Amino acid sequence: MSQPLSSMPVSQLKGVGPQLAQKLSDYGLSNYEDLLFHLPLRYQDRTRIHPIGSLSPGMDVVIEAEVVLADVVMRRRRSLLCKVRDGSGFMTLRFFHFSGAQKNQMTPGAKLRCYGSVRPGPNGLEMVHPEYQVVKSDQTTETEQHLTPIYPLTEGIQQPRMRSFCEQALKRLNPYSILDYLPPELLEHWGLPTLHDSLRLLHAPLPDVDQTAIQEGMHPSQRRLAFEELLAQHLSLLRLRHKTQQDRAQLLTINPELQSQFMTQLGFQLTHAQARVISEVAADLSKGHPMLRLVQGDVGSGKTAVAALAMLYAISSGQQAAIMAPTEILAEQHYQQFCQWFEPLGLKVGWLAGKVKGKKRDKILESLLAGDIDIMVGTHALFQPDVIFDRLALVVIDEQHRFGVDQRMALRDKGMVEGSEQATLRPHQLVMTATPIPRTLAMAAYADLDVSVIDELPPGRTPVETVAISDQRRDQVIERLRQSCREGRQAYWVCTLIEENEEMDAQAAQDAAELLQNSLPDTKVALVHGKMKPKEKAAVMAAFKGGDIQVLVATTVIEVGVNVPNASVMVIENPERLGLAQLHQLRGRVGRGATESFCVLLYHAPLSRFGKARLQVMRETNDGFVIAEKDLEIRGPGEVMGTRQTGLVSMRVADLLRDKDMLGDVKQAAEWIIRHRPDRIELLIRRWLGHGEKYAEV
Ligand SMILES: Nc1ncnc2c1ncn2[C@@H]1O[C@H](COP(=O)(O)OP(=O)(O)OP(=O)(O)O)[C@@H](O)[C@H]1O
Repeated sequence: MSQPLSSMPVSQLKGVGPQLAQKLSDYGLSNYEDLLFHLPLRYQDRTRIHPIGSLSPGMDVVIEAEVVLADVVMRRRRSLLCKVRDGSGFMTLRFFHFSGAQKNQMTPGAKLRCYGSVRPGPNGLEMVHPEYQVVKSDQTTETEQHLTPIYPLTEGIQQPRMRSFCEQALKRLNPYSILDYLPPELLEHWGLPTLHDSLRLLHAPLPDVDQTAIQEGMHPSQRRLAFEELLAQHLSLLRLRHKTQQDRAQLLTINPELQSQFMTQLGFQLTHAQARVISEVAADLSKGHPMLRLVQGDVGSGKTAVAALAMLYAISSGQQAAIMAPTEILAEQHYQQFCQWFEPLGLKVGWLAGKVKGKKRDKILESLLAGDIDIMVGTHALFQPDVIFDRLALVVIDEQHRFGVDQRMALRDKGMVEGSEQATLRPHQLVMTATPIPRTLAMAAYADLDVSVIDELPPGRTPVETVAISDQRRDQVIERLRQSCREGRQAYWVCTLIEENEEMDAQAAQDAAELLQNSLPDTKVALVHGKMKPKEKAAVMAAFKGGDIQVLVATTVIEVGVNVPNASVMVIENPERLGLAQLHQLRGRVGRGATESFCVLLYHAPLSRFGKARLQVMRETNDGFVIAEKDLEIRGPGEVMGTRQTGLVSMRVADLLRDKDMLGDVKQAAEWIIRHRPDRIELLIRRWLGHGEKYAEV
């Protein structure tokens, strides 16, 4: 018998010391099995070498060429330029970060095998930061035998390393080292390949594989894993639902006087959609079982006010409520908003995040336990076991997808004083998500969980006017930005993620900020990116919110939920790299006040057919539900998946829109498992949903 891969820690991998093992495990990769479930985002074909003379911009290829000349130049940026040739032509390799050793490798006559994207440069075609290796003259030059997988990465681990780890894990894969939890009857009935075959194929597909299917996530091996994941999710939701129906919860009603005071504080009328959702929530809260309701609302549809009103039901009934956000920036934003709404009503709002420590933390925990705090706002720090409520009756979870199943359970069991009457009751849960998916799909995907939709925007919003402009016209865009700032507007300038290289992301954002500050000397430009400390990020966000910063250059960290109504211009660089859902989320950061807003999609030409179609959709509609429908229709090969992070749990392989045709089968398979193989339920749930997502302390 082989050793189960789940019992082989990543510290056993070649080239992994304790520090790296910790990093991997923080990323959710603790053992060999985790690595094998860490599936490639897409694939590159490095199985053959292309002559330079046959290349054109936009191609991802392998070349093998000889160094003609390598030199460090100082123009806008210090770079290493290396001119290479093969029998068919010349091209340039460009490096912005490089070591002395690297420069020394590139002596004239040295032979390099490079892999990268071809793009036009000032002196003909070039590759920027290609992956490369020096080929010794006596070495026989074999190309790759299979397609090269490109894995999702975390900070500090580069692609070749991740590939080597997955390769090492793959070597240990056999039908006994990872058990297939789908019983053979089920595989046969639905015509699914085995787990073992699927994993092997997906980590090392041969060049004759159906490349279109595999790039689109539609290969039978991918479908099998998506099926298993959706099944695990379905089973977990059924179990959760079953548990909540057996549990008892506090009956909650609202105090009309408190309600009218609150509405005065709010300063606006609820939209019809908000009012409808509140009445759905109210009905749940009056039932004696814990509510488990998902509220989907388009960006800017006013989910916060709905959450606040739901909390008022708890408070009116003499209970406590909590709201949990996935990031400190968001939690802090909610805290400020809730203080503004609730404190004038004589209610106490508390705040807890990872950065709150020592005496301050002790004091908050004391007041919470004593019942002095009515509303608790925080990040996942609220999950810690010593955070004990006196009488918690409602938990609102914002952007739930970042919380894993373990956290959900921790929340359900959230400590209340033991032995009290309260300890037998479970809190109600309201889950809010800003990633809209069509209602019918939501019902199927969420195991008939209760879903409410806020499908209306507050009045007075002018739709964001969206234009797509080539980055060759960057100067004009900057000029327009200057005018906007003069008119007192604030703007976001978003640098999109280059998924394989976080260093380069931060660098690109820094460069953009410098360039903008130089071009707009009278304007205050600031920068926020994922590599900054939470405290620094919070300070920049606060200054932007307070109007001290006019242009905020950001990586996509600002994506979820930031509310700065005065910001009315957004420029998104390289929008063609993002999925529609993400673009929609980003754009939703503007158009939140009464002023007319603009979004400039500053694309890098030439656009692919899919890229063009996507930007067209963004220009045509501001409706998140329409965008969600379109998302799948125009997805190209290897596109970022739009709904992996939707709703109740984050998914590793499945994509609700892409895989929606499987949902009916999944439901049936779940029933079959429950009836015939209940022993597999827990195993499947653990395998797919066991880890909490890593919390992004953005
Ligand atoms: N009924 C309403 N009338 C007028 N303004 C409203 C109404 N409801 C909410 N707002 C305002 O609209 C803005 C957006 O609301 P909120 O931040 O709750 O959006 P959201 O649904 O959380 O969106 P996102 O997911 O994009 O953060 C806020 O400034 C809020 O005060």
